[in-house]
Amino acid sequence: MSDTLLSVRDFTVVYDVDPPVRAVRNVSLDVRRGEILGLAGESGCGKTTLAYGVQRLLKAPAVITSGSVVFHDASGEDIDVNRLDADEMRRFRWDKISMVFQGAMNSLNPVATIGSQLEDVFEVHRLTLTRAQRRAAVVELLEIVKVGAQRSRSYPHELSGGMRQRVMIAMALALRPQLMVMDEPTTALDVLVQREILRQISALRHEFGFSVIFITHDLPLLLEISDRIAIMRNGEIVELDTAERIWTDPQDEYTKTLLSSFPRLTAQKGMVRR
Ligand SMILES: Nc1ncnc2c1ncn2[C@@H]1O[C@H](COP(=O)(O)OP(=O)(O)OP(=O)(O)O)[C@@H](O)[C@H]1O
Repeated sequence: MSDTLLSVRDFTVVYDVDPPVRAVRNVSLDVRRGEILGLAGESGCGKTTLAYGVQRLLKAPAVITSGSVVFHDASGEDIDVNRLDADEMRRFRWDKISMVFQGAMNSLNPVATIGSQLEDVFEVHRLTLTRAQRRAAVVELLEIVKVGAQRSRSYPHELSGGMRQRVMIAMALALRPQLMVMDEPTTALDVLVQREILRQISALRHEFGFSVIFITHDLPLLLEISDRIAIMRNGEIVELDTAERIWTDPQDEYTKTLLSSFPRLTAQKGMVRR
């Protein structure tokens, strides 16, 4: 099995407005199997456009003007994402890649229990499962993300923000994808809850072997959780290296500027273990 899970080559996205915005410019990168790849950079540098673009989640006026995205499936098959039709793409998105959005916890249905919402994922995507098997899978998921199976009958408003975000992570984990894309998944939460969830994401990827693309403008946080970090500026990746080297020996001037803009980096290293 190849070490690389996702290969992105020469990927360019333009927002076709007047004047056009070249949000992602000729980006090439590999996501390795089992790694947490951090995507850092100031607001507007193109992080979200890149992460959505590789999954074909962008809508007009966004246009992908160049590039290829190949997913090296665990089965050994190489999937050229550009060639998938709409149906295949939908399946691919749930089965192979899943997504946790910023503020995703607010997108839960307020009038359905979290158990039934998790069950829905299996009902739609795992047609062969019986009802009992779906329920068992939901119980297992709620335990895995440490919400607890007893919460299955709770409604979203009965849970804290952190708990609801864990439910969203459970949902993203449900079909055991090989890649999880997390766009500022913990930004809306207080720091302790954020740390606890990050620690858990890191533990889960060791347990299940999925890779993570983790997007945030919070570089100190990325230094703690990521194996490697890509620094984006103006639609381009200006540096991509291990978290260790980005911190101790940054090569690009912009990376250095970015690092120096976070005073807490001079303080003690945080609590998240990679
Ligand atoms: N629908 C759109 N129409 C025109 N320009 C857009 C659109 N969406 C994003 N952009 C522009 O594309 C560039 C990249 O935006 P993007 O949201 O990908 O950056 P980001 O790094 O994810 O920022 P943030 O951290 O604020 O989410 C920005 O200049 C933004 O203004």
